[in-house]
Amino acid sequence: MALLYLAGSIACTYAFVTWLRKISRRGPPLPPSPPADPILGHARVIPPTDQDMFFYELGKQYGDVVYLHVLGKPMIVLNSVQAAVDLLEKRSSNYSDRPDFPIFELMGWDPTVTFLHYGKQFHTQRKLLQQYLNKNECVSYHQFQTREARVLVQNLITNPEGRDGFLARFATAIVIRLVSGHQIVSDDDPYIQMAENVGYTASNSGPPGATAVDFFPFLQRFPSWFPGTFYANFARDHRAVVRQLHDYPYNAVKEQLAKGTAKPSFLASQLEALNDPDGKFSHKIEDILGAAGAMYIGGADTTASSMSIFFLAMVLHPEYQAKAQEEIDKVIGRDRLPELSDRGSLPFLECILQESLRWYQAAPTGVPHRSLEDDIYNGMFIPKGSTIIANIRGMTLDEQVYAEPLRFNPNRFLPQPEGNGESFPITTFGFGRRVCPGRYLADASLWIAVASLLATVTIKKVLDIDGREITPEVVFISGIASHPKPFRCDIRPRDKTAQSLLAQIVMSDTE
Ligand code: HEM
Repeated sequence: MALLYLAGSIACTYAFVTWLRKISRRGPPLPPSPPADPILGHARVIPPTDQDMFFYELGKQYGDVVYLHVLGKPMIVLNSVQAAVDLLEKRSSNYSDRPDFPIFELMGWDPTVTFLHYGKQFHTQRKLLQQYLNKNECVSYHQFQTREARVLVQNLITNPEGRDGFLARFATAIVIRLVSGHQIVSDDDPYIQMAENVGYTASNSGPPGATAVDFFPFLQRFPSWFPGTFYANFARDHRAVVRQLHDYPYNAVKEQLAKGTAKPSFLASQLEALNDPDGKFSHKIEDILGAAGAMYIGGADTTASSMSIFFLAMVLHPEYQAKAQEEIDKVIGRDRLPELSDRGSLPFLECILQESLRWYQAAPTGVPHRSLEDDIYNGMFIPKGSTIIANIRGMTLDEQVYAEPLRFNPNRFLPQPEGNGESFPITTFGFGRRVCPGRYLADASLWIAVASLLATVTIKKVLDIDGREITPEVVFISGIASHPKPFRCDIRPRDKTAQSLLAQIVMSDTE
């Protein structure tokens, strides 16, 4: 207890000194900031959930660059694409670090590229991912992404109530196939359970880099009854889940390699390279597992959540669903399903996907960056070591760019007079040297799933016992991936033609 008291006192003294320095410093001013408590700063102002909307409102009041601090730790919130591009892309050598993520470290995600500081190990893992997730390489995954999209549709038709589980299975199957070569063929596949557990853990671990423990790391050593320790205890309790997701595929692929049965995959080729006699192509095990781990944590839940957002939009907007179906029928016809090669000829379907990504995001506040040196931007001082939040949500709600931004309206991207010619969102996958390396994979997974669904099913509101439609609420649950609050919807084949087409296709794929 004495140690805890000492840690608390040191933190408070540090905060006090930093605060004194801040109020007595000269030079360009800090960015605008809401009122703060003397030492605690904005600790009592920043909400534990729905930070995206809180930051957005701050942006409307104080401008697109806002300064906050907690116990002397500076935080800069960016609410416009311009500011994010200017800092995170054009000055990327200063803005590509990450803050510490004590919660994710406690969970066992260390050393995983997503949470690594900017440096050698980050570059090693990032390069490894780049090799497998670059634009050209991703074309070779289209076939299994298409297959998984069709399995998804079949599953949804059979059991619409199982939607969240099937979306998780869809997203997981793609990442697992890429990482370990394993093809998920049944719902009781051990990978599904593992990914589900990890997804639950990641989604319930609070806003990344912005829980009480992130601001006051000493709290992680306090007993569980102490206020602000919830997420640290949650992380500790779920460590085994994260370990298993790293160890299980590694051991499985190692065994398959020994037996000569391994399928081509990220793990298979990296583990094989370890046998390279001059070590030219090999990496350390911890980096191989770190990169694999980054694909699980980065790829599964975000993709599933983006699909949930699409479903929510479709339940609420049957008119756009019908318009996309009309386009599909006209361009593709009714005797085959859309393929990724059809993408360029289905412009309205593209608008639906892009509007789903703009309307709500799976990662609304992205993953925080950190500045390495003092900087001045538009006459404002940005202190070294600032946590930089690129508030993607704020950018997609920017009224200067999007008219009536809270409204789901895929027509907005169409040229006038049908729309406003607004631009597709460019913020979904983050910025600069930390931009999501899985963006090409994710983009293709989402497109083929959306296209396969709209070609074959109708998504509708469910009815209550009195036959009245139930309209789902538009409410989100925050975590590293943000999800719509669970909602029900009815998913039915559009007609007999769609039903028989789907049946044929899945049969021939699994033969
Ligand atoms: C719709 C799906 C996805 C969304 C919305 C998404 C979004 C993001 C965002 C916003 C970031 C933070 C970027 C930044 O710091 O500026 C990120 C990072 C990352 N994403 Fe994704 N992502 C998705 C899918 C994927 C997939 C499929 C993979 C891999 C298979 C992946 C792997 C990663 C990794 C490894 C990082 C960390 C990069 C780093 O720290 O350098 N993501 N993603």
